[in-house]
Amino acid sequence: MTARDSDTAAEAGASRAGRRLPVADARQVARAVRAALGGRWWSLAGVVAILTAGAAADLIAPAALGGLVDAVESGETGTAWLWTLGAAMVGGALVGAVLTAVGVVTASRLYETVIAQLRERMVARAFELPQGMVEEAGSGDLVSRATDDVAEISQAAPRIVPALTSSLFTIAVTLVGIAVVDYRYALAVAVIVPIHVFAVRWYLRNAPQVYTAQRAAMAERAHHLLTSLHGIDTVHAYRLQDRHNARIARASWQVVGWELRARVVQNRFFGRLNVAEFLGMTGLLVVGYLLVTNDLGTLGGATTAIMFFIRLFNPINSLLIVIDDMQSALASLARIVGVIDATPEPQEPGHDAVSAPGDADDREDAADNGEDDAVSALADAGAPPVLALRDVAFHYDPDRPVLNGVSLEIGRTETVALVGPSGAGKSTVAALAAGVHEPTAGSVRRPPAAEGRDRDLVLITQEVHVFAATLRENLTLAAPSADDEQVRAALATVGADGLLARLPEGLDTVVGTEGHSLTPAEAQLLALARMVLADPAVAILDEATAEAGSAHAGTLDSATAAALSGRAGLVVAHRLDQAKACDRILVIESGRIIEEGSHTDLRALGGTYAALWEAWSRQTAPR
Ligand SMILES: Nc1ncnc2c1ncn2[C@@H]1O[C@H](COP(=O)(O)OP(=O)(O)OP(=O)(O)O)[C@@H](O)[C@H]1O
Repeated sequence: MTARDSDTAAEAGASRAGRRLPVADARQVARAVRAALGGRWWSLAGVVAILTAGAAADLIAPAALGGLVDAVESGETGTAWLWTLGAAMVGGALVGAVLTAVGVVTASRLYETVIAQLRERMVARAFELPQGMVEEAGSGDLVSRATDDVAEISQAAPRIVPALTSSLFTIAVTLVGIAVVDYRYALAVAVIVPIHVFAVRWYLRNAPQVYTAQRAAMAERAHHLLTSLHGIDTVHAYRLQDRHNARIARASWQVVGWELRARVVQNRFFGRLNVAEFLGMTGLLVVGYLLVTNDLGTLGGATTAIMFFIRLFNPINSLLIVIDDMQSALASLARIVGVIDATPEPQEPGHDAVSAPGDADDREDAADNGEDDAVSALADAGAPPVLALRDVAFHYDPDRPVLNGVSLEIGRTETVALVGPSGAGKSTVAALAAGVHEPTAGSVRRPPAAEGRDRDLVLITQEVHVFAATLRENLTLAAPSADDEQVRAALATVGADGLLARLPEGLDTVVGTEGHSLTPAEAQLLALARMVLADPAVAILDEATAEAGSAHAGTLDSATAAALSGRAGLVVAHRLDQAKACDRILVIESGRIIEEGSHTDLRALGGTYAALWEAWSRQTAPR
């Protein structure tokens, strides 16, 4: 794909409605949380017990205050009783504070562990999902779930658990306490119940959609940011900064808009709660006044009832506030569990894999025996192909078919080149062969699973990533059990032993962004050496050595030939001398294979390939 195409594709990806990764339903969320809690039910019960005891201790102070008022008013109580009541108030407050603190810390530890487990499971699952599914959703969607959504839950969980446990208990005990002082106080307070019920129902009707839309807007913003950063060179090269800035700004304003809507919903909710508090307190004061002036109750009783009611504000509010947190956290949790439970769309029957004939040792033997390419190709004759596409059709956009009726077969030691004009569909064929996408019609047969990979196949594209790690780690990530000798041998195979000698600490040199930076050609040699270590049955190179510059073309071509030796190779050739080196060449135009044969045959044919070759030879001839 050219730089412009990659930008166009990025734009298409950014603008299309794109199927996002799934969002779990309530049952899936409950199941995932139960699984993440594992055997920690006892810890959870301990947290609830500690917080409940803390809430009970907190009720001592207001009850003692009422007693104090009555004692002072009667004027007959000794100072010893007053001291006892004072000590009870202080003791109750201290015990309540300590128990609540212990409960909150224990709860936080428990919930952080559960959240960490969910995040780990989500990331692990994301690596297993088909690349095409993640690409279609946009990597921003996944990143936003692993960051924004996890942060949302982490922030909400420590508030939700104490509120749900201690607040519920405090509310229940306090209401009983008010009724014990005088049932008429309880009746006055009961006025708040319908208002709260109405407020919560209104909130639950309005808040979830706003939070879900807010999270989706955040994911869209992350997607645009990542797309622009990922293609920053292209953005600069084509002066697309303004367009990308505008797109990011639009996505950011969407987030701002949804944030504001969320705040409006919250404020209206809390406004309703304040009305309930106002009406409850007014009722209590009126009832208290009537009871005390008519000698039906004491001033201390009224004080206790009012203190109890004031004490209800916090637990009621924290319970209702956590409904807000819970809505928000549940929206995030549903997005995380959505990835954990995500299943790729079922493959059509034709997409099954077939066993690759021969194993890695056979391939090594073939290479060691020095069989030249032509002989290898002949040896493949009659053997089943290791990679086969039959009548494959594919589209990114249903209105624009990209491939139609593409069939190709590759023998186990054969290299096949794909050539054709820009936009013909070469990279798409490579992506289908590698399993990045599945065809919309036809079938693809790939080699079956190999150690550490779900298919015995490796795809290398232009975008070679050098991880910020040692050279050894960069290579052994493809073959974790490889020792230093094998790593050095792989580097030597692709002619990168010179690179190794130049690095100050050899295999221990840190390369990538935080260490010794590699040139594009060196990065591509690294990718080829990594593939040699992985030793797949099929190697697919999508213009893997196209961008390293013509000065390195010869080195990279020899490295490619060595890396492909003894295995099946599908090479999307940017330079036609890469195609010439392959056993067979397929010419693709407008999504169809129009010519097929060796370099010599196709030149003799005098068709499209011959014309491409003439044009390319003229262009590259020394002047
Ligand atoms: N992710 C995508 N979304 C939408 N359209 C795409 C996407 N990738 C490629 N296309 C379109 O599909 C068609 C074939 O693209 P493809 O990259 O396979 O061609 P190519 O032959 O490899 O081109 P090039 O040599 O320029 O890389 C082009 O029209 C391209 O714009």
